[in-house]
Amino acid sequence: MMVTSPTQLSSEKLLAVHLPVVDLSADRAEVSKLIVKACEEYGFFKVINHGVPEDIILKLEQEGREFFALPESEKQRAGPANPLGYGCKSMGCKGDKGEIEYLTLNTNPLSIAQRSKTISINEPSKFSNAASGYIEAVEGLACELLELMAEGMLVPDTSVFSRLIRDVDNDSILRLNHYPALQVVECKDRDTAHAPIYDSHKVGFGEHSDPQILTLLRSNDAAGLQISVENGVWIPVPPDPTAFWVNVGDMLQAMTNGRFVSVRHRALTNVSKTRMSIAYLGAPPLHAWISAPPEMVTPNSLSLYRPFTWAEYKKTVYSLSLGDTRLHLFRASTDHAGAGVA
Ligand SMILES: C=C1C[C@]23C[C@@]1(O)CC[C@H]2[C@@]12CC[C@H](O)[C@@](C)(C(=O)O1)[C@H]2[C@@H]3C(=O)O
Ligand SMILES: O=C(O)CCC(=O)C(=O)O
Ligand SMILES: [Fe+2]
Repeated sequence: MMVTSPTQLSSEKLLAVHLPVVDLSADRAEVSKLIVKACEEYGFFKVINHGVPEDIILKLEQEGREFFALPESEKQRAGPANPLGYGCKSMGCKGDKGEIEYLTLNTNPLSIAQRSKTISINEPSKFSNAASGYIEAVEGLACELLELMAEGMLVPDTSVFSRLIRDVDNDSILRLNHYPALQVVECKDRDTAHAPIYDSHKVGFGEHSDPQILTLLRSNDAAGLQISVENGVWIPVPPDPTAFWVNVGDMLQAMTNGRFVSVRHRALTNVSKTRMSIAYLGAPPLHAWISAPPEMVTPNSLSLYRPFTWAEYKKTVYSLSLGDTRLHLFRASTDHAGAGVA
């Protein structure tokens, strides 16, 4: 059903959809089937009863709130984002802009401890402990979800995906995103000969897919996240601070030989509420090879992608704009497709 709603940019279509919800306390076999279905259909689902303690979440949320409330000059001590560190209104190196400020951190404990000194001058260990506690908990949840996915797809080696992010050399990222509350703005680039047209929301984080394996996203009680399953049609994601939203990333699309879809998403600003999201983006070690396990490649579904390393993919990601698609650049040639099939 098509609907119009205030969480919309002028001229765009919104679709009201009941997005999949996975209750992790339910029967394991049922849960794994539900997760696989959600990843095939949307590349996106919500997890409830996830087991991440509330105090761990609230501690990092509080640290994030305190950091973003600092004067700009103090926040700049943790910047510029290169790509790690503090960034404001622009990201990447292709001129992408948005109504956002953010803090991007590598999840390695040493890296967190070092960065924390620039984030909190007076109490770096408070920030560092909050971030490390959060990372440990969400990494555990991400591994559990990846194992359930393997089980649901009947892949015998159930840690085939999870061991990449459990590896001590993983390249995972923790990212805090902060979106200001913004009032209604007149849409200047539209024909306003008859009546002014207003956008009630502005783009905070523009449309993109996450390059990594799996993203676990949590936000405060402010709307803004949207996913797209069809070009130009957006599905608003209702906020739920007690849950995690899970995004399939490009690497999981590649490792499932295209069975799961890497979800395109974006975040808009909210009219009345400041929004803060915390994204854990689980990634493999830089030199890990990305390829689908043999069970995902059959005579009926030949290898879609050539083998490549995460380092190679990441380099491509950073050479492109936020909204660019990248996986098609790693497609197997027609001769190569099917290599490895008995
Ligand atoms: C414009 C860019 C920012 C980004 C790197 C990129 O060149 C394209 C992908 C962007 C993205 C989106 C998901 C994550 O938030 C992120 C950290 C990532 O791995 O890819 C960001 C990058 C970034 O802001 O550094
Ligand atoms: O803030 C959000 O809801 C989206 C954040 C996001 O897409 C990201 O950090 O990659
Ligand atoms: Fe994202």
